Amino acid sequence: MTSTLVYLDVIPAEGLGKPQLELLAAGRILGPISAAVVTQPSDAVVRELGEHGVETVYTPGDADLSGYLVAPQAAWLAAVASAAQPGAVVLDNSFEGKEIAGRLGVRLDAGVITDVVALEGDGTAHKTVLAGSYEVSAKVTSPVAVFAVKPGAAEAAPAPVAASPAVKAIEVPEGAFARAARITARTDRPRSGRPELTEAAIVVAGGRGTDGDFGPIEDLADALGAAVGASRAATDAGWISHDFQVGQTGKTVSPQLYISAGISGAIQQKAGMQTAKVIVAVNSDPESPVFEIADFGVVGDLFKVLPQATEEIKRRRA
Ligand SMILES: Cc1cc2nc3c(=O)[nH]c(=O)nc-3n(C[C@H](O)[C@H](O)[C@H](O)COP(=O)(O)OP(=O)(O)OC[C@H]3O[C@@H](n4cnc5c(N)ncnc54)[C@H](O)[C@@H]3O)c2cc1C
Repeated sequence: MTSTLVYLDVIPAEGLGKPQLELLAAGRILGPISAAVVTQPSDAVVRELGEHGVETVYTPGDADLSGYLVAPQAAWLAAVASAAQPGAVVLDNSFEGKEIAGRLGVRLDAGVITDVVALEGDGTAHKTVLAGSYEVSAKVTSPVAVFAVKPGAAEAAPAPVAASPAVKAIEVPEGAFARAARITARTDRPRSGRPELTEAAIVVAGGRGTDGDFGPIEDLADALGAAVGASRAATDAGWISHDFQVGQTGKTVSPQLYISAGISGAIQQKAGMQTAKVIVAVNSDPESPVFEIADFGVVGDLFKVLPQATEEIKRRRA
């Protein structure tokens, strides 16, 4: 069992969300966990962290690290690691998370594994490489290991035994802000009212087969309370923003249900959705490779199949 420090760079106003809870669960696979949180957490958040097994919560005191890009965050996390002496550090696999992981690896002389899709208690990390064509296992040989973990690597469940975390402030090292890039303004993306793509329990995704009309995709998503996703063919065509792209160069999703419509299931699309619990594919071509990964397939025109599904779901929910 390795004591593990979980880094949480975002605490949503409404409390811990699926991404944070999955990271805590991933940390618990390795051993007892503490958490380094970039903003001062509320009492409710500290309680929630305890319910998910966090024994100590480290904060940067009065410093506000959320207003900076990664360099001061990495410097502070290294200071926390010096104090907490963990055997492993777990971060999310976002662009920022991976950069912090790299910087931390240099500072701690620690081995770094990114793109982790599963962890084992002995520190073995599993990742899929070359757009999901191969699965590899890797293990860090240095005393400290840093893991950047993808969504869906662990189930967001409370710890079997809750903890009452102590909250400790660790100062941001002197000079960490000296040459740091500060965020001067943020503009919130307009909210669609649909769940966030990477957090949604259900995703309805459309591809080139939509021919630019995402209406049936959005209608079905709204009937199911789902998020909308897209293939790169659809985002490259400008039919929908790149924020919705699922795949190797888009977002990784791991919902309970992924409905793929008018998508051929190329290996790069698969890389972002193959860990979905159930995959339903709607495609007019019975030979489409998407049916090889689908649990349930419908050969048909999405403009006929999806509206029927939407109507039936609405009727049953009425
Ligand atoms: C380096 C690299 C990175 C990439 N990253 C990504 C990525 O992150 N995500 C991603 O998705 N792709 C990515 N791609 C692109 C990927 O290789 C495919 O080109 C892309 O996924 C194809 O999108 P598509 O399935 O929508 O289009 P197509 O492959 O053209 O498939 C369209 C499908 O729609 C079906 N269809 C057509 N009309 C209908 C209809 N009316 N009803 C039902 N079905 C219909 C067709 O039978 C077909 O199977 C990447 C490629 C490269 C080289």
